[in-house]
Amino acid sequence: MQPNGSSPASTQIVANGSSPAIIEHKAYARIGLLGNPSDVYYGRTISLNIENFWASVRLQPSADLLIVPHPNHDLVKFDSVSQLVNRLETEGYYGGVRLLMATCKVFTNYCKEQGIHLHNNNFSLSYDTNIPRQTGLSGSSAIVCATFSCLLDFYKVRDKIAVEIRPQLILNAEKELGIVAGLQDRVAQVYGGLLYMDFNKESMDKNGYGNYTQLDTSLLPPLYLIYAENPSDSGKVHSAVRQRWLDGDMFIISSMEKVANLALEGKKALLEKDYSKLAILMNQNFDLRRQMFGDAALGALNIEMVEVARRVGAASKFTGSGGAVVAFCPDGPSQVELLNDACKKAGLSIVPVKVVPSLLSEVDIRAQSSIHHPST
Ligand SMILES: Nc1ncnc2c1ncn2[C@@H]1O[C@H](COP(=O)(O)OP(=O)(O)O)[C@@H](O)[C@H]1O
Ligand SMILES: O=C(O)[C@H]1O[C@H](OP(=O)(O)O)[C@H](O)[C@@H](O)[C@@H]1O
Ligand SMILES: [Mg+2]
Repeated sequence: MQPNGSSPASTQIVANGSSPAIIEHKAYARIGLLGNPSDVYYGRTISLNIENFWASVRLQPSADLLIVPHPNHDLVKFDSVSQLVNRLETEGYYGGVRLLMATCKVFTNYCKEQGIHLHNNNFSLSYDTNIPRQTGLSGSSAIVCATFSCLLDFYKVRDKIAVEIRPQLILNAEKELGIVAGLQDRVAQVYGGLLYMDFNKESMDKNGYGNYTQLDTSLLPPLYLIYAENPSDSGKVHSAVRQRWLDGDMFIISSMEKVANLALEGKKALLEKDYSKLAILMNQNFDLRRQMFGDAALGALNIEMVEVARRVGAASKFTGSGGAVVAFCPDGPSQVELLNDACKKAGLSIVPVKVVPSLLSEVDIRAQSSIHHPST
């Protein structure tokens, strides 16, 4: 599946004559613009969904319940043992099948707990994705989010599961697999558009979700996405810092607070269209991440991606935990040209960011606050 130039629909439901409907949903890659990874630590972030890349999941009613392995991402047949080893060393052991399975489990258990009736019909689930693999563009949660949407429609329970709590359930599917991750990806992918998120502890403890504000996407200046074939395991990158935070490490705790404040300041900068301020905040965001995680955990290529952009004066930071970088050129088109050249020379891919508008349907909006939200 290749990204196309047109604006892809977020939802597609195909009814095939009198036979049961096939359901398909897309979820888009997300860019953490400011504040990440403080979302993992009761912080704040500003994130957006991008049309450039997406994952899609297809649910087809069937006699047996089938999770279909992806022919490439879940490869189990190889030409040789060296191809197998090379594959494991570059992409790791896992593809998307485990994400689909975990989503089914979390979804079903949640419905059971909440007394939401699910019919007994079976289905086949398959997926595809063009989100560069494990590059901090939330390829993992895009697969989970699209699966979750298919299940909502298959069981016709979209009106029974409030929008605010869906991101937590989507996160729980990854937690189920031992992946350390935060809510920002899932919130961005459920809501679409440009979002300011505040995950303060009080609100998280009381409601099980944060305060999410949709911002006008036209507030954004032109942004660029830089990425490389450089998969890194987000869960692994996060686990050491998470442990230090849990152990009460004051440096991590205070640095995370500083990162969270960047999102707060960034919201003000965006609303005032103060883009020089935005550039400063983006750079500070990466510098704080670098101090907390250390160069070895971030990886030389990831650091070089940020520096390629900075060498031409662009502001830059990771979109997520590493592998892709979001860049902003405060000096305008001539600087963008320099950035394009520098990326080409460094062998890095660069594309202009296309923002996805809000993805909430009328049913979703009605399901926002009309449902009682127990803590998840
Ligand atoms: N493109 C992909 N295709 C299949 N599975 C994927 C893909 N990307 C991520 N995954 C699955 O999600 C897990 C976590 O990925 P993660 O490191 O969070 O990457 P990302 O930054 O893309 O979210 C992986 O170990 C793998 O099981
Ligand atoms: O470190 C980050 O900025 C993010 O890392 C994860 O996202 P990923 O796309 O898998 O790198 C995590 O899920 C997010 O919550 C973090 O903000
Ligand atoms: Mg992920």
